Amino acid sequence: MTLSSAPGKVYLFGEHAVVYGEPAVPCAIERRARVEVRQRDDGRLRVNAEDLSLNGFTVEYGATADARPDVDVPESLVTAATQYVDGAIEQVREVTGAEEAGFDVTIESDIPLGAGLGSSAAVVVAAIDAATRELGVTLDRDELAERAYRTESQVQDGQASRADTFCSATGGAVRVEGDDCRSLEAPELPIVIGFDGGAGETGQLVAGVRDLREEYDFAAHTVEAIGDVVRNGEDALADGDVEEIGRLMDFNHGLLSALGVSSRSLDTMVWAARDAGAHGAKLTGAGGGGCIVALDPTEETETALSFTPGCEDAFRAELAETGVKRVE
Ligand SMILES: Nc1ncnc2c1ncn2[C@@H]1O[C@H](COP(=O)(O)OP(=O)(O)OP(=O)(O)O)[C@@H](O)[C@H]1O
Ligand SMILES: C[C@@](O)(CCO)CC(=O)[O-]
Ligand SMILES: [Mg+2]
Repeated sequence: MTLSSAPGKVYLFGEHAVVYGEPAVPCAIERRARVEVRQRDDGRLRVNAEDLSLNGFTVEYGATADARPDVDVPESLVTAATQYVDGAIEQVREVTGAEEAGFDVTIESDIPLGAGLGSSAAVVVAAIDAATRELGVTLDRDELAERAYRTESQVQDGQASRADTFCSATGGAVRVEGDDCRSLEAPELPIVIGFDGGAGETGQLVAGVRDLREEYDFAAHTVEAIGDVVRNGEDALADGDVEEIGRLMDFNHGLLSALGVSSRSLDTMVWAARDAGAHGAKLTGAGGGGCIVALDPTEETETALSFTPGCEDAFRAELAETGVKRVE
């Protein structure tokens, strides 16, 4: 049995635009997905994912290669739920050359699904790391991040960045621009997260921005403007200027909103944070619903969010210094 964990993340700046080659700065947070893998003799895959539910059913599927969860929901939902883990195992078989390898996979995660905190990347990074090690192969961080990226890219129809997967594999704050991925020195940031209890599907939201960008020049310019905000944000991070970081986060949220990836509850939480005196607030990740990230060293934002209708949970997040952790 082999166990690995990997952290989720928030975006300080740059989600969506990073898919089109602009820079982005995500930051790993201490909320993890843990994936336990045991090799099977029969070449089959069985997945137990307690936190993943379809119509209220816990998802457990396998053990034949083509067996899908036994729940009465549309096939597209089943695919959406299972494709990241399936894709990760495909990468494991390819990179190890063990095409016939079978696994029991058990996933436990404290990252809400589809909420912008990078649950998919954390699950994929931890699954690839655990399953390769179970076969006696240890990938270095870059190879692990690359394989995880390929999984996300496949699921998102070829439209994915390396940001989530590199951040989850490496930990800390990172900067990603195309295939240039590096760690960043970031000041300690007072990160507060608000969660509306909902979710958005990354693949669909990315496709929406792609269509807008193709249809309107101003949408393409909006994507470029996000890149400019990120470059300014990097300077503010280097200076440790939290107020300026916050102001740029506000601007970044406005541009994401223009691209159609915010929602009423995300906007409500962003405004609640600003009204409470946060340095800045924005949605994080793909959007559509899920989480916002705000900066506030005081308790005010967390308290205000916890009383905001539509906010289901408000909590502080610590930077995760370590990316993937090899537990056993
Ligand atoms: N605990 C889990 N068990 C099994 N699969 C999971 C788990 N957490 C996430 N996933 C997979 O990841 C998908 C959600 O990924 P998606 O990219 O849409 O959201 P996210 O990664 O949480 O947010 P974002 O990409 O915006 O940061 C789920 O539908 C499921 O396929
Ligand atoms: C929306 C997006 O930029 C981040 C999702 O967490 C997609 C990606 O980078 O692949
Ligand atoms: Mg994701």
